Amino acid sequence: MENWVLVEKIVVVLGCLYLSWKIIRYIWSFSNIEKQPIKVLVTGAAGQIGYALVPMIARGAMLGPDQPVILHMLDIEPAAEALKGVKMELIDAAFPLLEGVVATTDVVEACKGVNIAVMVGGFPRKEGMERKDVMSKNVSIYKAQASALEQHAAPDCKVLVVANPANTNALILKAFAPSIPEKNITCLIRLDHNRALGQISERLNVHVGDVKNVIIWGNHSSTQYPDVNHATVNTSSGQKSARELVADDQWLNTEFITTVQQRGAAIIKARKQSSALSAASSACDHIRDWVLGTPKGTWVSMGVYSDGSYGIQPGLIYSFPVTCEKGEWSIVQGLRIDEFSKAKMDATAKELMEEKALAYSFLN
Ligand SMILES: NC(=O)C1=CN([C@@H]2O[C@H](COP(=O)(O)OP(=O)(O)OC[C@H]3O[C@@H](n4cnc5c(N)ncnc54)[C@H](O)[C@@H]3O)[C@@H](O)[C@H]2O)C=CC1
Ligand SMILES: O=C([O-])CC(=O)C(=O)O
Repeated sequence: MENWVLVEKIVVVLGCLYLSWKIIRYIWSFSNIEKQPIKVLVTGAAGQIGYALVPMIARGAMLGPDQPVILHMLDIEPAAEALKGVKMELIDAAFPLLEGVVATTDVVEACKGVNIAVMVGGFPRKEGMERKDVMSKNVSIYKAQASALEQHAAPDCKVLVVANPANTNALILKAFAPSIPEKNITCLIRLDHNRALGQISERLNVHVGDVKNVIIWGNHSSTQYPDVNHATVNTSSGQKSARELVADDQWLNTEFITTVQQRGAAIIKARKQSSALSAASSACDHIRDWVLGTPKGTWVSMGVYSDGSYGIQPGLIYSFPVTCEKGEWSIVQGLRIDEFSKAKMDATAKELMEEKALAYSFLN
């Protein structure tokens, strides 16, 4: 009898060991599966942002250090030779994650099967110009490229519009690509968000990684509203309110806001060309957080299709604080908005409504 009990016990233990071994092998087999490459389109790839952006993508800064990518680069005929040169450099750099490069001036070939589209192509702002001034040139480009994306990109393609006027170009792209889900069309405000983090970190002499949850509301233009009311800073004695640590409401309500609003113009004045490395890096941040998720307790600013949150007219592409999970963004709800903030949020929404009307006037 005792022998049988012993045998039974041994059989159970062996069974458990076998099952555990099977489970470990199963998990192991998954971790060893090569990830399928993701196709990333960059339009305007021969331009200065494109030149900074494509190596970042090929190094894994956008989709992670173990995610292979195939780059699709589009530019126009006059830039075809330069584009060829960019492709040659990508090959020469021997990026381990880069599984292929398509360099073309054919919009259909460029859009074919892409999972992510970073729309940088367009006419950049020069010194003395407002972003609105480049509108007539860029909205017609975005109308045409919307159709190409709609017909040839992967059905779940995520779109990030960088070219100015970024919010309105994204709105035009959405209007002329009605079958792309509205949640998949966004514009770049992350650069302004990062600029705001940078200003607070400089002011407090803390590392930028310790500052979080600033918000940029509205348009990627000089009417945007950089808001620090909910921002926090990690300190040795815990998380503190950025406003309390700065302890200078006058600076926060004036110079901080205008510095962030005007940073693009300040870079153009200094470099005689608009921001490129910071724009490229912020575009990687935008897509990375969208696809891989925002860290717990952290939000970022993204230009997204307004659902009426915070009283902003539905149907504008407006920058809100968002968190991202499983490839989906959601607007952070329930933040307390004071009168000062509300007025600034409405002013930038008003500018977007005017831009929308102007854009459509060029298209008619
Ligand atoms: N949202 C943001 O935070 C920022 C937006 N920008 C905007 O990004 C855009 C690009 O800036 P840069 O790279 O500095 O300009 P760039 O002039 O150096 O490059 C633009 C590229 O787009 C190409 N292009 C023009 N029309 C095209 C079309 N129909 N299809 C494909 N490519 C086309 C040009 O040939 C050029 O190679 C500009 O509109 C600029 O204002 C710039 C910085 C920040
Ligand atoms: O100001 C520009 O035209 C370029 C840009 O969007 C920025 O640097 O924020």
